[in-house]
Amino acid sequence: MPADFDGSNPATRWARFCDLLWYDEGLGLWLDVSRMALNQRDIEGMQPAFAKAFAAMAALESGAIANPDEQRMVGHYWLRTPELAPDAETAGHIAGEIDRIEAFGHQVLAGGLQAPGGGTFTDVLWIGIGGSGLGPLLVIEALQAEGQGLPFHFIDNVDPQGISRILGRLDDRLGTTLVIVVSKSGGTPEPRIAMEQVRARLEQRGGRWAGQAVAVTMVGSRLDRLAEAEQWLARFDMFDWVGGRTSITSAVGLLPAALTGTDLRAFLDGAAAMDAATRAAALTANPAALLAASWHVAGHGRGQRDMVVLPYRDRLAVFSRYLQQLVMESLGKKLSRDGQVVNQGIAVYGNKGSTDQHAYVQQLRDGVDNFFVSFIEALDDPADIPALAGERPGDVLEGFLQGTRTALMESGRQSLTITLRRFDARSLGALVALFERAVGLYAELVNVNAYDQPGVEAGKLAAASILDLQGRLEGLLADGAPRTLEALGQELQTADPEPLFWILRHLSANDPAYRVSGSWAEPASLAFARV
Ligand SMILES: O=P(O)(O)OC[C@H]1O[C@H](O)[C@H](O)[C@@H](O)[C@@H]1O
Repeated sequence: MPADFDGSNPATRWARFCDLLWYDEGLGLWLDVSRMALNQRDIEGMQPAFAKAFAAMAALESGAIANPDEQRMVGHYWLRTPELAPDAETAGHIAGEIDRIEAFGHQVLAGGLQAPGGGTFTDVLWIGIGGSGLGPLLVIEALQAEGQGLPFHFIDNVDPQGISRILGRLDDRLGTTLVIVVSKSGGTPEPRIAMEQVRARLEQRGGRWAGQAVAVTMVGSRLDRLAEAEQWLARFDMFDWVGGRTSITSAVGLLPAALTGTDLRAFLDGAAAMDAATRAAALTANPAALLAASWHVAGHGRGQRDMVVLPYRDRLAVFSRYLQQLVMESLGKKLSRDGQVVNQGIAVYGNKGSTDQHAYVQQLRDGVDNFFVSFIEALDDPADIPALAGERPGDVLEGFLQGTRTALMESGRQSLTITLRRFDARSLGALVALFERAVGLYAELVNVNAYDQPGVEAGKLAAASILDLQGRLEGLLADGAPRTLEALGQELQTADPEPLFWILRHLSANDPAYRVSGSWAEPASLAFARV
């Protein structure tokens, strides 16, 4: 039985550390939650809730409609253990897609599949947002060996400056760039618009779109139909029952691995091994349950402490962004599954250690106590970075991690630590699967649907109505007559002049045909005309 959380006594601390430490030899992974406020009383008190959560997870894995709002099954666990899928056809389809992805990667890298104008592909341009962008970015940043496979470039936004920068960088290599357009729904505006920009530029530079374009999307989506009609180079399936934020073990994460010569089977194997470990139906034997329970206690079940992710490995700097979507889009919900207003969630931020120790860790140690730190470290230091003048960078990094962990404890701040024996494709798969399961279990504890995202729709709808308003506004101003915002509002029958101000400020910054009189500091004084 672990002693209660109390940093002041080394003997108690050590006993607690030994009692709570989770380790799996096959995974090469330790989890230490001894410096979280998880006490024996909590562990006992949570048993019934966890028994229900484990049962819910088992039902989810066997194909229950775990996402009732969208009437969908939730099957990311099947992606790394296809035989778990509810029927043989689905299992065969998953396994077949993995084989196809692997073969496609080999063909592109070996030059069997060439750019339409001849020659091997030189680059990959990946267009996708949210889960269709973050997982691939993590795979590339974390796993691509220097100089191995194709260089990757990402467009994960509709920012014209961002698009311009990437197109400028590729420029005369656009004809030999493999463009991968990724959207589960196949209708998200940002990647669709970015794709059209890329396509236009690529064709200007003599490229042939269909011979260079690949789609990753649901069968039958708008994107899928386009790719099929135009006979794009390849299409890969994004299954209906996989959400964007848990799609990294689908083509979304496997294709980047295949195109960089990364061992995608090891990645899947690590995730599958962690899935097996996190099926243990006992709280202290299950690392995902230990995580979920620690988060719950730290934030009083209401997300009152933020998760600060501090990986002590540069290659994992993007992991906090990845977790941001996984955790916040899954848990950040207004309503419980019973329709009660709960406003749940856990805020996630972070970058990497020890770098952040020279930035915001000051506040973590001395400022507002509204967080817990998740340290992540890997033990394998590369052999080509030796000790110089008695200083070995790997030892210094480890020392800084321990130092920060101790300094936090001394001021009563909570932290947990995940230690990987090795940092590789297998351990990244395990790490991702660990957090996926912890999020699923936590959602059961706080009774929210982790697999929908109704809040995202509100912003999308509002954006669509702004673009509609802009269209009508431009139509009105086409007659050349100057109008105040109030007059425009009346003619457009909108009671709110503020969106008109925002639209016209942007339009007039980009189109010299817009003439503005009055003072920008006094919006009501402004009049606009298109001459
Ligand atoms: O892959 P897509 O369908 O284009 O979706 C991309 C992303 O945008 C949506 O708005 C969702 O909130 C995300 O969960 C999703 O990953």
